[in-house]
Amino acid sequence: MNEKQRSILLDSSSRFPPPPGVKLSYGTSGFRADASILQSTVFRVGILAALRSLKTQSVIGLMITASHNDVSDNGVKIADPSGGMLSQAWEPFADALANAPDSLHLVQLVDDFVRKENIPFEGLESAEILLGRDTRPSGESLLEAAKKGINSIVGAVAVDMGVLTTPQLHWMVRARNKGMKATELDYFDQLSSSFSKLIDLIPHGNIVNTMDKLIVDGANGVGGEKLVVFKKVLQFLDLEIRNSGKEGVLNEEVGADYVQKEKVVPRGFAPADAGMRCASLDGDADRLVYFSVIPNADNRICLIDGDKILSLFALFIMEQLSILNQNECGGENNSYPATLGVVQTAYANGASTDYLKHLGLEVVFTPTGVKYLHEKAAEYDIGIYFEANGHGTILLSEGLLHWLDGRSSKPSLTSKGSEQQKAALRLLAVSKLINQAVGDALSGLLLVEAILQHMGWSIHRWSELYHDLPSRQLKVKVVDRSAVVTENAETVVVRPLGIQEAINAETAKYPQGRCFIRPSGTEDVVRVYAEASTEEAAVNLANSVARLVDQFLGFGSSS
Ligand SMILES: CC(=O)N[C@H]1[C@@H](OP(=O)(O)O)O[C@H](CO)[C@@H](O)[C@@H]1O
Ligand SMILES: [Mg+2]
Repeated sequence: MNEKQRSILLDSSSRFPPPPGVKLSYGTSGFRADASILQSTVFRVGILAALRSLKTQSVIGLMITASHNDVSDNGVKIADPSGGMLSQAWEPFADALANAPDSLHLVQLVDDFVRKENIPFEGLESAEILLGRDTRPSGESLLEAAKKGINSIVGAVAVDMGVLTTPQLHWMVRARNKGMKATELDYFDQLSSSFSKLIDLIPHGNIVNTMDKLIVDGANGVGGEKLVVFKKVLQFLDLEIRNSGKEGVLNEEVGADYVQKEKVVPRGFAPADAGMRCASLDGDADRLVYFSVIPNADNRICLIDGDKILSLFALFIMEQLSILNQNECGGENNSYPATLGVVQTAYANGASTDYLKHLGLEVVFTPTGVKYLHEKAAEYDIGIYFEANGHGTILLSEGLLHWLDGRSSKPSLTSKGSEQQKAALRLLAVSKLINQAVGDALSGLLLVEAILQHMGWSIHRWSELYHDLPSRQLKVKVVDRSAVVTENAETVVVRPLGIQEAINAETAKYPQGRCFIRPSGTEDVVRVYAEASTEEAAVNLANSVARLVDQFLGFGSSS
C-alpha cells in the first residue's frame, strides 16, 4: 500500500471507531447485531468488499440485512463473484477486520492481507461493488457507511442498487459477472418468462390450481414490497399479498421464521383462510414456507417447510430425468449420466430424510448455513438443497445445461422424442427460474406453483407426501455460546465434556427421539432441536435438554 492510500484509509477509518467491548464474528450469514453498533463493522466490510473485488477482478455484492431478526437489528454480508456467499477462506480476515481495535491496527491488517493475498493494489485497478439493503430503517445510514468504506480504497466504486431482497442482489452480482443484464426489471423478466415457459409445458389435463389463488405473507418486509410490483407483470398466477410492509412491524409475528418455528398463523391471516394455499417469506425474502390454516384449530397451521419444498422439487426433477433417460424407440441411448443429490442439515425432519432416501435419492448432511449446503450441492449435476426453515435452491451444472440445450433443439419425429424435448425444456426453464446464486423465496415460490400445476396437485395432496415427526425448537441464553463445539454436521457436541452423554441419555427415553444442540450463528443463544414420536414427547425432550444446556453453560453454571 502506498503512502497516499495508507493516509486515506487512516483518515476515513478514524471516523468509524469500533464500539468498545464488542466482538463480532462473520457467523452463519455475515455480521449481525443491534443496528446501533454496526456503523464501524459495515464501514469495514465495505473495505473488505473492495479488496475482494480487486482480488477477483469481478463485481462483488454487499447486502445490508438482518433477515428474520428483529427490526432493530441489522447485518451485513458479502456476495462473491458467482453470486454465492463470501469464500470461507476470507472469513477470518473479515473477523479480524471487524474487530481491529483502532485505525492503525486496521491499516496494518489491510496492508498485511493485501501482501499475503497478492491483491493488485497500485491504485490503477478498478473495483465495483453493488450495494443493496432491506427495508430496515437503519439500512440507509449503514449503506452510507459501506460506501465510505468502499471509497476509502482507491479505484473502488460503490453502486447503490437500493432496496432489494437478498437473493436479488446475489442474482445481480452473478448476472453482471456473466456479462448479462442485471437490473431488477431483468430479474423479474427472467423469472416471469421461465415461469410462463413451465406453465406452457404442462401436460394437458393437469391444470387445477390456476383459478385458485395463493395468499402470501410478506413478513412486512422487502419481499412483500417486491411481490406487489412483480404481481403486475406476472401471468398465470393469482396472488394476494398480505403483510406487504405498509403497516405492521417487520418480522413481528409474521414471516417464514415465525411460521416455521411457532407453527401458528401469522398476523393478517384468519380462520376464514382455512383450506387456502398460503406462503410466508422471511424478512429479506430468501426463505419460503407454505402453510394452510387448519379449520377450528386455535390458530394452528399445517406447515409445509423447506424439507417438503425440497421433496416436491426432487420429485419433479426425477420425473424429468426419467423421461430423458427412456430410450427413444429402442434407438441408441444418448442420455446424460446426470448425478442428482439432495443436501439437508440436522434440522431436516427425520420423516423427510426417510422419504427422500426411499425415493432412492442420495441425501447428504452439512452444518447449518447456506454456505455449506450450497458448496455441497454444487458437486452434483443437479444438487437440491434446503434448510428446514425454507432456505434453498436447485443448482444445475454447466455440463448438464449444455447437454439439455442440445437435447431440446434436436428435431424429433417420435412422440417419445418430443416428450424428451419437453423434459429438457422444463429443466432448462427451471435453471432460469430458480436462483443459481442463493435460495430465493420469490423464484422458489414460482417453481412450487408451476410444479403443483404440472402435477395437478392441491396443497393438501402435496402435504400428504409424508407426515412430519413432531418436533420442537428452543433457544437458551448462556454465558458464552462459543463454549459449545460440535462435529458430524452439528449432531454431536464435543465440548463441554459430558453434555453429549447427558443428551444421549435423555433422548434414549423417547421412541424415535432425536435431539441436538448448537450455538446459533446469528443470535446470542444455544439452539435446541428435538424430535420424537408424539408432540408431547418432542416438547418434553426439548425442555429437558434445554435444562441440561442451562446446567452446563447457563448463568448459574461454573463455566
Ligand atoms: C435453526 C435455524 O433456522 N437457523 C438459521 C439461522 O442460523 P443460526 O446459526 O441457527 O442462527 O439463520 C441462518 C441465516 O438465515 C440460517 O441459514 C439458519 O438455518
Ligand atoms: Mg433471510
